[in-house]
Amino acid sequence: MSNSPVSTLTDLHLPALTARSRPCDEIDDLLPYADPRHPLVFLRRGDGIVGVGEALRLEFHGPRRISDAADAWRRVVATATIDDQVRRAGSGLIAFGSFAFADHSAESSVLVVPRMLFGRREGVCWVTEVSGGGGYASSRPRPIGSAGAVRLSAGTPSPEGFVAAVGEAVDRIRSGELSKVVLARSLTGRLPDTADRRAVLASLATAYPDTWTHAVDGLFGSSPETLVSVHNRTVTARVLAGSTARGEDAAADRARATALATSSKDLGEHGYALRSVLGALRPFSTGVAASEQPFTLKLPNLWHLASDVEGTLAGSATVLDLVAALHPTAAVAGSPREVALRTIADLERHDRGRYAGPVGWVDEEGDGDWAIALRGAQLSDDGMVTAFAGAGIVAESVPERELAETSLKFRPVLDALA
Ligand SMILES: C=C(O[C@@H]1C=C(C(=O)O)C=C[C@H]1O)C(=O)O
Repeated sequence: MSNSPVSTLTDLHLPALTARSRPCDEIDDLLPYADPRHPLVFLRRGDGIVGVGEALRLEFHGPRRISDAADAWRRVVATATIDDQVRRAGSGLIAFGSFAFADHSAESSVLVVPRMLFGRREGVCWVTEVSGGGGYASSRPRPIGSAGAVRLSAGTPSPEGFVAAVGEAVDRIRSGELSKVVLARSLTGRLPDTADRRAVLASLATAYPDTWTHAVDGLFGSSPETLVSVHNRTVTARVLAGSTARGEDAAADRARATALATSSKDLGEHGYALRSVLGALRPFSTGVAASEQPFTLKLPNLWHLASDVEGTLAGSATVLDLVAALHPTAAVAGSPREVALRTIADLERHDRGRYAGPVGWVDEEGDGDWAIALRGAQLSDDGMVTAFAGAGIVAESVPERELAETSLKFRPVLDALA
């Protein structure tokens, strides 16, 4: 918000970076390599990348924050020297990134190139060192300490305020103003000064192994939703929308999943999200398609309706260009997009910060993995924790049920901080 997009880019001082990636001995657990106070992490099923230190940090604001970052990254790559003897997804020159949800958010959006990076994929481990920028990084693993217990209390809107906002949204949807809007509420608390922030990530990664456990510039969580991945010109996304609680026993659980898979309310809600992703990806890729019917995705706390999307990248777009085109999808904003965004600003009355924004990494080829920042929280340097959870509202939504859905979506972060 404070910088105009043009001056942000032209004023950027971009050093010529050198990145060297080398295979290394097996690393069982990447998290001990992360910085206890400033972890930079993107992991799933134990594979992924952990960065240490900051060789380069770029900040972006305003409506062009993602396309500015895409352009800045092209400039960083153009002057970089890269010696990559690993050639896996996540080796070479990497920037981690996290973007604010809203165009006029007070929260900054960032790209961070770590000074050192530890990676692991399919049994291959590596270390990347970056020189030419700033920063210092410890290359030693350090035992993970404790995070200390944190109690989160109601933030904005309050649970009652959320129920009222959903009621108002349903009225607006029934009057034809829009078809779907995703409304969220927050919880807040404070992490002790001595907390080892990696303990929170370790707990999330253990409890939610199939999600993207991430930490970038204080934003952390375990997101089940892939905004977009690009690897060797294959474009994939996992769209989630439509949710229900897990059942008490196996039979009730199956019944829940079946009810979700056949619910016209949830299928409708899902359809908006899927169409928004297909529409945003088509100009950049060929053969973009999803399976005909969504499937039910089982998480420890919830069932979701899910669709996997795949296509082939055409042209020279990078994953950041796709992120710029996709964000915000109807899974986290609504439909039509502009009306939904105005409705969110009007009814939530709270800056989402980076919640529901893109979080992930990009490499020198423009490949990378980007999740939607869900099921997590923003942690400030002074320990303030702000967690968010939301739910897609359509004409058939019942406000109290949507409140219950947000409570289930807070579970990962509440349990990890308990
Ligand atoms: C908005 C959130 O989740 C999104 C909304 C969903 C829904 O309304 O069913 C499901 C998955 C996500 O796309 C959240 O977790 O905060």
